[in-house]
Amino acid sequence: MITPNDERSVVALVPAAGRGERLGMSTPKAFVELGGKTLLARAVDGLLASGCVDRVVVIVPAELTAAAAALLPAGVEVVIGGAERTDSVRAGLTAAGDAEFVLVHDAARALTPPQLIESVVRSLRGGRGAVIPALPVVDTVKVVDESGAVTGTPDRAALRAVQTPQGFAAELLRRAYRSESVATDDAALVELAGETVHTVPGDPMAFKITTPLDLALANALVEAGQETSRDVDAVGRGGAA
Ligand SMILES: Nc1ccn([C@@H]2O[C@H](COP(=O)(O)OP(=O)(O)OP(=O)(O)O)[C@@H](O)[C@H]2O)c(=O)n1
Ligand SMILES: C[C@](O)(CO)[C@H](O)COP(=O)(O)O
Repeated sequence: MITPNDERSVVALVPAAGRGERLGMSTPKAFVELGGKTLLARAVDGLLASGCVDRVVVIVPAELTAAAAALLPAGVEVVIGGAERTDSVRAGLTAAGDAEFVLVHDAARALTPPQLIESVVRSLRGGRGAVIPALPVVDTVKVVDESGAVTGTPDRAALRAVQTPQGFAAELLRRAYRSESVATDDAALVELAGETVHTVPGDPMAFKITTPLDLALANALVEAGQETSRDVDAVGRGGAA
């Protein structure tokens, strides 16, 4: 369990300013509803339900700040995002103030179990500077060149698919974000800064809703009342704290 008298604060940033082009709906993805509740509200609910987050800052498109504030619990802060995910996270970091730890959690991972969030925070409080949830890869992954020809086959046993929330000592993430490098996740910026990133076992329920198929799966899970179940053992554990 997390030590109750540990007063070092945890701020969760929820990037939700994407357009959701791969989902292909007219509404920006974070504002799409799943069982009558937006993906954004579900992601925030999970963070609050974990009981280990002190503040939540959501990052949304400029035209949706009022809509976001109206659908979120009192106390959740709303800031305006940018063109790329890293721009949105950078805007959130500015709002994070003097937090000791920062979690970055995609609104698109709307069904993430609170237990996974707690697991990341526990590892941070235990002394890790950068912690990400990871699952084994089930497909064989190929490297291909521009023509589509295969140039390599990485050893699958060493590969992991990583999720959010990704947790960091705030000072470390701020330092990583001083770089202008482009990356598809926050941990990669920390790696580029020369720091070690650790993994904890991920959870299949923390899948990212990216395509219409993902949304259909999420809807089916919510309708079946399965949205908080854990199925980690079925896919194997992805990493060690
Ligand atoms: N400029 C951006 C781009 C993405 N995100 C957020 O980052 C998370 C992960 O991104 P992704 O799932 O790729 O969402 P989109 O960028 O909206 O999707 P797409 O690439 O299909 O347009 C999402 O919660 C998304 O809202 C963001 O805050 N700001
Ligand atoms: C941060 C992330 O969710 C980790 O898997 C992922 O890299 C986000 O990528 P996207 O292209 O913004 O969906």
